[in-house]
Amino acid sequence: MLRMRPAVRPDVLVGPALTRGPATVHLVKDPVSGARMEIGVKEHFVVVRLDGTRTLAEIGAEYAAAFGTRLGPAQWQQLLRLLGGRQLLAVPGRAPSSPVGPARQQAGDRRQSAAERGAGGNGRTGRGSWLSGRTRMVADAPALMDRLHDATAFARRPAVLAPLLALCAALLVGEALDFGELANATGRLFEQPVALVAVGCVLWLSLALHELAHGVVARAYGLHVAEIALRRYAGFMTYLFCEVEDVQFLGRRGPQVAVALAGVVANLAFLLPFWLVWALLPGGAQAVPFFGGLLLLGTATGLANLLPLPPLDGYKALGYALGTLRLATESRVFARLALAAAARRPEAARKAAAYPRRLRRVLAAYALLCALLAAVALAGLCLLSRAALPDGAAGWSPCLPLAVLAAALPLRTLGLRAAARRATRTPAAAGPQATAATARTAGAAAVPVPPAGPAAGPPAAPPHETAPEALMEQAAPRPQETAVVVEGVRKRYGEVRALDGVSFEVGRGEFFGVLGPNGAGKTTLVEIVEGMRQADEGSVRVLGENPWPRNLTLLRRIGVQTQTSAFFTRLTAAEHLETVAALQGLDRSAASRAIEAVGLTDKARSRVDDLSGGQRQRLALATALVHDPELIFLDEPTAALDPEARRSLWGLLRELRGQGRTIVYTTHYLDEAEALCDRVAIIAGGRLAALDTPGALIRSMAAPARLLVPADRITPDRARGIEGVERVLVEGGEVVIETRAANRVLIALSSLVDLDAIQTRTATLEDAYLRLTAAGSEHG
Ligand SMILES: Nc1ncnc2c1ncn2[C@@H]1O[C@H](COP(=O)(O)OP(=O)(O)OP(=O)(O)O)[C@@H](O)[C@H]1O
Repeated sequence: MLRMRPAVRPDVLVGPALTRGPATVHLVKDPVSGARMEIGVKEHFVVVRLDGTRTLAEIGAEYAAAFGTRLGPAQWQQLLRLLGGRQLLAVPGRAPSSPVGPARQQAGDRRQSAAERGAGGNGRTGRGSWLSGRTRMVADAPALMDRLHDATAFARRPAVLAPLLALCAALLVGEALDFGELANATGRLFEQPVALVAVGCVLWLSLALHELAHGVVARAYGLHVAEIALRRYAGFMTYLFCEVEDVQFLGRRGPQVAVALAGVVANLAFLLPFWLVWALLPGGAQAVPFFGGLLLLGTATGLANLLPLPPLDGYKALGYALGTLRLATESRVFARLALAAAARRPEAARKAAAYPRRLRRVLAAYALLCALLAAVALAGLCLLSRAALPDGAAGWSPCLPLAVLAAALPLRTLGLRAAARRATRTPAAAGPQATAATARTAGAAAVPVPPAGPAAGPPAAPPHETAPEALMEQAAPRPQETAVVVEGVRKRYGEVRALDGVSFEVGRGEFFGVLGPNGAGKTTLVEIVEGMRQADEGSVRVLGENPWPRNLTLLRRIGVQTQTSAFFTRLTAAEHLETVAALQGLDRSAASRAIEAVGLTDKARSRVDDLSGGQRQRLALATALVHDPELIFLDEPTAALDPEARRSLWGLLRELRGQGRTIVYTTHYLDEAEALCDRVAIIAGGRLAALDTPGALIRSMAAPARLLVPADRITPDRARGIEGVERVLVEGGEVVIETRAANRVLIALSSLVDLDAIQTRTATLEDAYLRLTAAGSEHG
């Protein structure tokens, strides 16, 4: 294996180092499917060296020199499986989808992929309801951007750009000097409805130019403009936007910041002719309110975009300049940690100390800045309402800010949240069509990567090889965001301590297993996360929301399948699902999509009573999926199924995961957890006994390999005499030899026994589980 020379597809984008929380990460993007993931520094070291010219052994040697640890076959296998599974490896003999580098070729590929996404019915064109959604305005946005880029080449020349920027600065100074008159004109504008509408239309145009300016500057740096579309909110608000891809992959911060700020410069430049007219207008002219209002409101909307708050341009520019990902979220997390640390919570203090010093300052400063801006905004609203209210009613002035806050909540439910959610979903989550498009374009991985089927158990590390640092834990797809955050959750039932301070996080798109013996607290934990029970202590966030008290918005985003799923047994499978869909306000198509997704179409007309156990489990899954949830809780979905039905359900579960959904999976089947889960949490005695990838848990056990030799071929005493053997047992006609030096013992055995008669068993998750739960129970 180590002689292989695999290569990452040359068109795959690998970004520069960014900080996300305390971690340093690199973004990796498949430009064909649009799928993105984050990798750690060590994986980045390896990925950029997988160029088809170096063997794994050579890269491993460089890795050992850089990090002081060696990569074993299991780690290589896991990394290649991850890359192969995501179609990121090149296929020998097949022309790469781009001759690399040239953004143009990549743009061509992406244009095709965007078209495929659109044709597949999963494109973003026209998505959403009449209240909110987006409509594509330009059939070939990249081509239009090429033309705009060429047409505006003169304006990007320093000889033009520098004076233009100077004029924009002069405009700001001039407006500041004229502020009184401009404010007066703006006040009068609000008394003239026709002029006000005219100003609104001109400002709409200015915002459209703002977006196109982002696209043109991005195009100038070789970036791709995926789409120009109209976005609508709340039924009547619309704006044109330009979707620029891959700014984070540019690598240079200057150009990134320039792309982010281009829109504001366009806004100000757009106002320059109006400023000239304003300067020439006689004081009493009728057009004064129009021009004054336009200048003041246009400048205010432009500059408001510079506020460092998501999703404004100022926030993006700040993130690029600092080289951080999700600055707002991470600073909120850090602020919470810092407050908890200040309240002398040692766990929080430990976590806060893991942040590099510079990052701690950045995140704390940003959190303070946000608090300051919120305070200024609220104070501004108070002043505004005080000015608007008659003198006797000044005491009511705090009502306006409170009303704005209250109005923000229904507005969020009116589609803003849905839009944000759609934007943060990975393209893979767009559905099977997107996945199919990826497979069509990229082909299958040619590197002999083991199939993504049930793992046959990781190969035992040769005795001379030190287990490498947790490379593969980092290689597991690092979620872009957390789907579930559980912190210090405790729950008692009378004297029974069901949960005793459990904390963990589940990443978006992760297949997360919850294991533990009977009575360990799994159901209690999962029910608390689902919002069915209240924790006594601790906090839970699910998809950014608090699940307790009953959160209806959240319920629409999660799907729950329980062991004792209730069915309308006298109905057919299709009728059952249609009823469930109707209860959720969905039409029949939702039911047929769900039934198709779980492969029950040919049983759609069978009565639920007549379905087999496996088919019922599929129906239970369909019931949980009918409203297309982002996060699914599955409670032993394969319980009481025969091995064949179990395996077939595994395939379905993998598909669900492949669609980008997050799955929290409770099971007693260890082989299942090992085969399916990205990470598993083992609960014992109400506590988290372990949390890691199945592979890492198994390795951490350092359990011996077991060699099974037929009892008629060797005596136990003879086996005990072999150097490296730790223990010998006799089990069911086999002599079982336990050793951590499997290679040496096998060589010794080969002179005594035909090697074909020997079976080798390496440690499994079950071994790790048994040891951990035994320890956990003792502890509990
Ligand atoms: N409603 C309840 N009232 C009192 N005790 C309860 C209640 N629910 C659970 N328990 C107790 O809390 C502990 C944890 O139970 P829980 O059902 O969460 O465990 P579990 O890991 O899901 O077990 P299993 O694998 O058997 O389903 C057990 O000791 C159980 O007896």
